[in-house]
Amino acid sequence: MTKKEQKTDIGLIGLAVMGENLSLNMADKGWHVSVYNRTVPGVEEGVVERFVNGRAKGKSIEGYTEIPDFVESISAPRKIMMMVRAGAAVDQLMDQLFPYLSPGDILIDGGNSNYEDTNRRVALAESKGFRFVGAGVSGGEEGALNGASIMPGGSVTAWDEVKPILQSIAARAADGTPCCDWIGPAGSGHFVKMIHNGIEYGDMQLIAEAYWVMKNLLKLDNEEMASVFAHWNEGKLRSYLIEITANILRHKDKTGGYLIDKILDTAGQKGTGKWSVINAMELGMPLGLIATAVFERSLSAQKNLREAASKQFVCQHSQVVYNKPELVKDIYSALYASKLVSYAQGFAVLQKASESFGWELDLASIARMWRGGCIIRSIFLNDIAAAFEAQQKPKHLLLAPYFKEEIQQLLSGWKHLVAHAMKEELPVPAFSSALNYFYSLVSSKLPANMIQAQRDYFGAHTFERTDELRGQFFHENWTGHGGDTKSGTYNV
Ligand SMILES: NC(=O)C1=CN([C@@H]2O[C@H](COP(=O)(O)OP(=O)(O)OC[C@H]3O[C@@H](n4cnc5c(N)ncnc54)[C@H](OP(=O)(O)O)[C@@H]3O)[C@@H](O)[C@H]2O)C=CC1
Ligand SMILES: O=C(CO)[C@H](O)[C@H](O)COP(=O)(O)O
Repeated sequence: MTKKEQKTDIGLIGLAVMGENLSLNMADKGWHVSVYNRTVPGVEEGVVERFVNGRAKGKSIEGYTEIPDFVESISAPRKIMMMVRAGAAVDQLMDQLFPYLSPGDILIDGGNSNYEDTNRRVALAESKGFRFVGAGVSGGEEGALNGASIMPGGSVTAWDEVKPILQSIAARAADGTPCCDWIGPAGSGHFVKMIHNGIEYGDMQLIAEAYWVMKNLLKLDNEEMASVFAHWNEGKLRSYLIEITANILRHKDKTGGYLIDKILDTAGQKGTGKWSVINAMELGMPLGLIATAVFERSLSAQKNLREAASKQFVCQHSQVVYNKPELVKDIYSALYASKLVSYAQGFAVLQKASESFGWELDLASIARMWRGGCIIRSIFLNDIAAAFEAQQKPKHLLLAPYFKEEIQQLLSGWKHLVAHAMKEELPVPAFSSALNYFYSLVSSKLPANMIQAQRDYFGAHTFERTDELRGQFFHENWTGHGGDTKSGTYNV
C-alpha cells in the first residue's frame, strides 16, 4: 500500500461491517484516516485493497496491510481505534502494536469487549506509557456510517484528544447533543455498553412477546400487527426497535412471502446479555427481566427439545373471539410497563457498579447518550434523564413521580394481559417477570422470613428479628438437639 507524506488524524483496525462504516463516517466528517486489516493467507486476503478501491475510493482513507507502516502513517500522539472481534483478538493486536507506539499514544477499543478485560488493558497500556479508551459503540451498520452512540471510558487524559473525532461521528439527539460523552475510568465505558446491550435483549424479548400475543390470541395478520407497531411508534413507545419491528412484519422476500414467517425461531447471542446478568449477580442486584430474555434465547435454541416436548404437552388456546382494540391496549400496557421495569433494573445496576467501583457514573448523561444512534434509542430516555436530573433524586426509577404515575395508569392492563396469557397457556416470560418484580418491589413484606428460618434450621446461618434492632443476628436451636454454634453471617 502507498505511504503518504501527510500524516493521518486517526487509524482504524478491523474492516468488517463496523470498522468499514466507522472509517467512512470519519472521512465524511473531514478526518484523514489510515485503515488496517490483517491478512491471513488463504483465508483473509485483499480486505484492505477491496475497501480502498471500493467504498473508500476517492475518500481521505489510506489503506495499510503492515502494522509498522500503518502506525507510522498516523500523526502523534496517535489515536488508533480497534473494531475487531472482542476477546483474544484485542490482546493479540495490542501486542503487535506496542513495539511501534510512542509514549502518550491512544488505543481505542470500539468492540464489545468485556469490561474486566478493559480494566486490565487500561492498566497494561498505562504501565507502558500509552493510553487506552474502552469505547462501547452502538448503532449497528447504519449507526456506524451515519452516527452511533459511543460510550468512552478509560485513560481520562485521552478524552480531550479523542473527543473531537468521537463526537463528530456520533449521532445527535433531537436537541443537538452528541450521543457520546465521557463515561468514567477503567472499563466503565464497556460496562455501560454491556448494560445497554442487556436492555436491548430485554426490549427485543418484550416486543417479541407483544407480537406473539397479537399473533396467537388475536390472530392478527402481519400487516395488522405492523400497523399496531407503527401506531405505537407515534406515541410514548417511539423507538428504533418498535420502528424496525413494523418494517420487519411488512417485509416480503423474493418469493413474495412474508420473511418473518420463514425465519427459524432459534435466537443467537454473542455474550453481552449474559455478561450483564453475571455482573448484576456479582453486584447482588436484581436484573430479572434481562435474565429472562437471555434464558429465553437459550430455550429458543433448544429447538429439538421443544419440538419433542410440544408433542407431549399440548397447550390449549380457547376459541374466544376477543375485543381486539381492548386486548391491543392491554398488550401496550404490558409492553410499556415491563420496559419501564427493565430500564429501572438496568440503571440500578449501573448505579450499584458506580458505587462499588468508584466510577461516579452520571446516569442522566448516560440516558441522554442513548437517545440517538444506538439500538435502544427511544424518546422515553428523555423522561429517564429528567428523572435522574431532578432535584430530588429517585431511590428507584419506578418511584420517580412521572414513572409512578405511568405505572399506575398501565397496571390494570398489564396484569390483565399476563393473567390472561397464562390462562391461555401462552408464554409471556418477560411480561410476567416484570410484573412479579413490580409486586415484590412494592411489598414491604416478602416471604424471605421463611428462607431465613430454613437457612438457620439446616445450617445455623442466622437471621435478624423483627422485634430486635437491625444488624443483630440470631440462631435458634430448632430441633432441640442442635448446638449453639452459628455459621458466619455474610453475604456473597
Ligand atoms: N455488528 C454490530 O452490529 C456491532 C458490533 N460491535 C462490535 O464491534 C466489533 C466489530 O464487529 P463487526 O464489525 O460486527 O465484526 P466481527 O465481530 O465479526 O469482527 C470482525 C473483525 O475482527 C477482525 N479480527 C478477528 N480476529 C482478529 C485477530 N485475531 N486479529 C486481528 N483482527 C481480527 C476481523 O478480521 P478478518 O477480516 O481478518 O477476519 C474483522 O476485521 C466487535 O467487537 C463487535 O462485537 C459493536 C456494535 C455493533
Ligand atoms: O452491540 C450491538 C448493538 O448495540 C450488537 O448488535 C450486539 O452484538 C448484538 O448482540 P447479540 O448478537 O448478542 O444479539
